[in-house]
Amino acid sequence: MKVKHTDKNKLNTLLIGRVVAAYGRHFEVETAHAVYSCVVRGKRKGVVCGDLVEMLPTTAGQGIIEIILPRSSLFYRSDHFREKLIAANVTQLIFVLAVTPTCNFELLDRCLIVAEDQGIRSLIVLNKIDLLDQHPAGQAAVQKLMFYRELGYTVLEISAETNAQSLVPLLAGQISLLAGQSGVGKSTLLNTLIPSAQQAVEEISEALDSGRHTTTHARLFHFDANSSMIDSPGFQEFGVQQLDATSLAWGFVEFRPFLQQCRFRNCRHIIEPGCELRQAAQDGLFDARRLTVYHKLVRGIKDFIPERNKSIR
Ligand SMILES: Nc1nc2c(ncn2[C@@H]2O[C@H](COP(=O)(O)OP(=O)(O)OP(=O)(O)O)[C@@H](O)[C@H]2O)c(=O)[nH]1
Ligand SMILES: [Zn+2]
Repeated sequence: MKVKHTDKNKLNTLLIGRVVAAYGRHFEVETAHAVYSCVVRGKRKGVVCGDLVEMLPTTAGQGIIEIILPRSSLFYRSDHFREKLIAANVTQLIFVLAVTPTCNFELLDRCLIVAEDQGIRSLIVLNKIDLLDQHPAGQAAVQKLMFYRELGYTVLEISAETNAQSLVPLLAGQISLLAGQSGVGKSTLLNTLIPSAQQAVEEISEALDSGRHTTTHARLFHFDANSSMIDSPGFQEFGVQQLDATSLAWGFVEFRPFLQQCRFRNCRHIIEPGCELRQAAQDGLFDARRLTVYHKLVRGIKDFIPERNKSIR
């Protein structure tokens, strides 16, 4: 891994930089003039790709991260046991699905909810559209994505290997996070849009001796002076334990007009009488499938109180 070092005479002065790569306990921090290979001071945890940090240069090209600056957003998942931080200060989620492997729409729903909670704009990309004829399930996915278009999300159909140009105008001024299942083509898309990324990824695989073509660590690449993209490892599960019932419901954009209408202000929209959200689903005002997803998520909350034990005031 090449580390440029041109910040002269800066030892003992804190520099502000951005974490462009996070490999376990090692980080690459990019300042205005150089990229430093860094560790974190003490046992402080939680530095993540995209973070703005204050860093103390030590020896040539190396430094210590002292302070994480306040974040505008934090995209992460969590289950009952642990949190997995993915990227900080992201302004746009690019959720990538593909004609193959089969789309997991619940993963999409979960990521959209987390993005909504963090004020991150979401873009949905259906990749490998060139394989549509060979994969009938892909046709169903195209249909299903109409629903998300109607919700107001931008949905693009692309072939990352050959034609990803429709994405270019949407990258302007954004820090975009590529997220989705393994094998959907996130890295391929990144390499098509930012050809220099390929080289960097190969160097990292060599350095880590992973020998695999799958992304194992989040890494930020510059698209142009004002826009960048973060590639992140694929996932098969996406826990949303960090969200309470209110934030979960807010994440389903079509629920919003009904959320303040229920009889009880703290309605969780499960069995409460006078629930306007459930009524709206019954009346066919939105797709009841998403209410089912919401119910599954809210019942999975760690401190969820089963309906029969919860007193409704
Ligand atoms: N036919 C076709 N294949 C594609 C396209 N995009 C990606 N692929 C292939 O799909 C496979 C997976 O692509 P990757 O870019 O590694 O997928 P990823 O989402 O980054 O995977 P992880 O790093 O494991 O998360 C590779 O064999 C690609 O060549 C496409 O547009 N069309
Ligand atoms: Zn309700």
